[in-house]
Amino acid sequence: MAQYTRVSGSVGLITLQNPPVNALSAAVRQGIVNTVQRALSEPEVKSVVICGQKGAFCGGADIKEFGTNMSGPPLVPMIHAIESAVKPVVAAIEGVALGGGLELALGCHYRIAHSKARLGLPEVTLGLLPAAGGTQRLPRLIGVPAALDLITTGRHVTATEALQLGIVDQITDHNTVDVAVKFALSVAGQSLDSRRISSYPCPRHSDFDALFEAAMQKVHQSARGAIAPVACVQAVRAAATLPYSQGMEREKELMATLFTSGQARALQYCFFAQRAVGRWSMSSGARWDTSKPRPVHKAAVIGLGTMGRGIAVALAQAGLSVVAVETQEKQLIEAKQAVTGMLERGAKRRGVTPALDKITYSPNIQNVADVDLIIEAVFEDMALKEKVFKQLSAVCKPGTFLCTNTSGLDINRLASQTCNPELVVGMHFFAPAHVMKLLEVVYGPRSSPHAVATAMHLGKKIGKVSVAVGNCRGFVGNRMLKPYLEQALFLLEEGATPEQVDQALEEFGFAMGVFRMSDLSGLDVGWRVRKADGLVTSDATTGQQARIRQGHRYSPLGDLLCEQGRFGQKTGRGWYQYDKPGSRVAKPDPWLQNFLEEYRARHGLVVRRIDHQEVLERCLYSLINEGFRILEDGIAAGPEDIDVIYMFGYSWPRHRGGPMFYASMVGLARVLERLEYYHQAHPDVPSLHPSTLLRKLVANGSPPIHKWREVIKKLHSQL
Ligand SMILES: CC(C)(COP(=O)(O)OP(=O)(O)OC[C@H]1O[C@@H](n2cnc3c(N)ncnc32)[C@H](O)[C@@H]1OP(=O)(O)O)[C@@H](O)C(=O)NCCC(=O)NCCSC(=O)CC(=O)CCCCCCCCCCCCC(=O)O
Ligand SMILES: NC(=O)C1=CN([C@@H]2O[C@H](COP(=O)(O)OP(=O)(O)OC[C@H]3O[C@@H](n4cnc5c(N)ncnc54)[C@H](O)[C@@H]3O)[C@@H](O)[C@H]2O)C=CC1
Repeated sequence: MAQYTRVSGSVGLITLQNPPVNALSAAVRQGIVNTVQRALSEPEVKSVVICGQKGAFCGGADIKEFGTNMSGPPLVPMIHAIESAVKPVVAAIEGVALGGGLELALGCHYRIAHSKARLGLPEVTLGLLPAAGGTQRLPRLIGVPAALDLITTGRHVTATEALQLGIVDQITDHNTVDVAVKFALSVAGQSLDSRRISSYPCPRHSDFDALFEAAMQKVHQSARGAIAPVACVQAVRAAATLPYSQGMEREKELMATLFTSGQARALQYCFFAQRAVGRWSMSSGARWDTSKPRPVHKAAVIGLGTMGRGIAVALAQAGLSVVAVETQEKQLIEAKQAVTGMLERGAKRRGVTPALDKITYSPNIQNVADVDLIIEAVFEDMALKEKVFKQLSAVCKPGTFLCTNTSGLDINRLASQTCNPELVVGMHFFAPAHVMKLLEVVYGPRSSPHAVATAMHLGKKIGKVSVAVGNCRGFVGNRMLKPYLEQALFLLEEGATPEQVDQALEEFGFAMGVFRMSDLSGLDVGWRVRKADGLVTSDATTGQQARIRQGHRYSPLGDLLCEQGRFGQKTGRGWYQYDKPGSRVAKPDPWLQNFLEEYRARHGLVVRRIDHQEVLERCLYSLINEGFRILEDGIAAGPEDIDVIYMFGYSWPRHRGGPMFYASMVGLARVLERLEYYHQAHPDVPSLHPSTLLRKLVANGSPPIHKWREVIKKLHSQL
């Protein structure tokens, strides 16, 4: 709703009231319509101020209403009525003015923002476009290039940038509403002819065709199949080339195609899933709202390789004191240089002072005695990690949380090396650790809720999207990745090429296909793990037996490449060839083609034609099937946890909503049917064997994703 009061005698003050962000629900829209009418009809009122309750102007349309019948007055005529008013209307912007909130402000005649406010049109991130005149008014106000940038990226701008761009007229450090009221008094009675943005001509540009072509190319490249950014460019083009009223028609038309699209549903699901993972629970029943985090002021990182460096940077940038320990002298020197560079570059980008003095470097593990929390990031070697945890437990002050960045080793085994296993959790970062948003917080059977709460809280503090998951081999992300990688190799054995598999996955929306991604991460990483698991044999047998391990189908292709020293980009050769080691441009390699042909001939494999559909179904459905097993095992509390992990840690295309959401969109019965089909064709591949939960869900009529938890609960109670 919206509250109406009269202030300073002649100013009508309209306050939007819908906590926490004063989203434009039906009740708020109705409230605005009523209060604006009232302010305009009261003769004593000479000007109007619109503000939001509790320090937030407006977070835009109420996203929870999308997909419902959306009753209440529509935004476009409501904003039009404000703009057409004969009394000046001033927007007093505190906190946020986003989406429909900013569009409302653009309909006002003046905009005054607090210096800490953030403004933006983030609709594109929800699969939409700013359809309440935003695509038509913003270019008229700030010009086409700047409007294209804001509308196609959805980025928020600070009040200072908004002032520079011309979005707001004034910024203040004082009480914004008081300043706006004073301002409203000062402009009462003045002509508003020059204040109605819809009447502005769109500023000309020397070459609109080239500008829009470049914008379109940019969104096609970065959007990877997302339709909203493309529609945003089309709508801004309409603003630049058509009269306002026709531009509004075009905006409406484009929005109509987006509003009911699967992509918009996926992105809106993603918005709520990202927030839902903060309300974590453990399989023991402990929860986010009953478990208190402990304060962490000083932390340590053990091992300053690829991951340890990024973790130290992330911690220091968030203001924590960090002790960085590395036993290899040369590594320690190199790490210090690298970390310093990372901090300096980050600080330059953010316009702040680099937090160099936050980190002390040491070759000695004894120096971590007084820290509150430790993150171990030494080699992925259980014996080494066990030794380190034993040492840490002996050295640390009581109550220090001991965390590991292992990619998938048993947290419980590490905890058992310490005197206080309840203080041990996994904090699994993703490379590069100071950039990637995801953090898997892994609890073992003995991890305390305080330890999980502390790791989750620290994750938030350092800007990560943290997801609490249970302890199993590979946790959630890497456990699901295994069948995906495996299928890709099987497809090569059966006749596909790396280029073909990657192309199918990139067209689906991944930034990189599985083989390009493996080349980037380094093929030796997985090879080392497979060796430790006893999967890599030097046995030169051929035929089917050579491709069976522990009773299941296995492809040694990755091992064979590593034996040739082909570790990916770092060696200049992997699934692709590169101009030189470290180069990023992947080119098809005729050597690999011959190698695959020889391999197939040696093992009696008959090549067949494999289409994109098969690539996608086998790679993605096997990964999804493992996701269902993870839910079945209680390792992830709900499908949102898995989806957030995949979107933020593995670049799953967001407009597809994460693997579990994607499965729900494809239809669970269809996923089950295809898995059954492929399992029949490949009975020795367990990851293609449909999981019990998937079968149960289909038997229960394929409920929508928000109902899966009920089925999972029932399944758990039957076990
Ligand atoms: C605002 C934030 C920056 C705040 O962040 P933070 O403080 O970190 O808090 P959060 O945890 O994120 O949020 C707290 C809490 O609030 C909930 N929430 C936040 N924003 C919204 C919102 N806009 N709606 C609903 N709920 C919101 C959030 O979920 C949290 O609650 P919890 O989930 O319970 O924990 C940050 O929250 C943020 O960024 N918010 C989103 C801002 C945003 O994206 N706004 C844009 C919304 S879209 C929009 O505004 C578009 C429009 O206005 C146009 C609308 C037109 C619609 C009608 C079109 C009809 C089209 C015709 C189709 C015809 C079809 C046919 O013909 O049939
Ligand atoms: N590289 C990646 O992409 C990811 C790795 N991880 C995990 O992070 C951990 C570290 O991986 P990377 O950084 O890639 O390894 P890395 O090989 O780059 O670095 C490991 C570092 O630990 C140091 N080290 C070894 N023993 C030590 C000890 N006792 N005390 C102090 N330092 C010691 C080594 O000298 C080396 O500098 C592993 O458990 C790995 O599985 C997790 C996510 C992603």
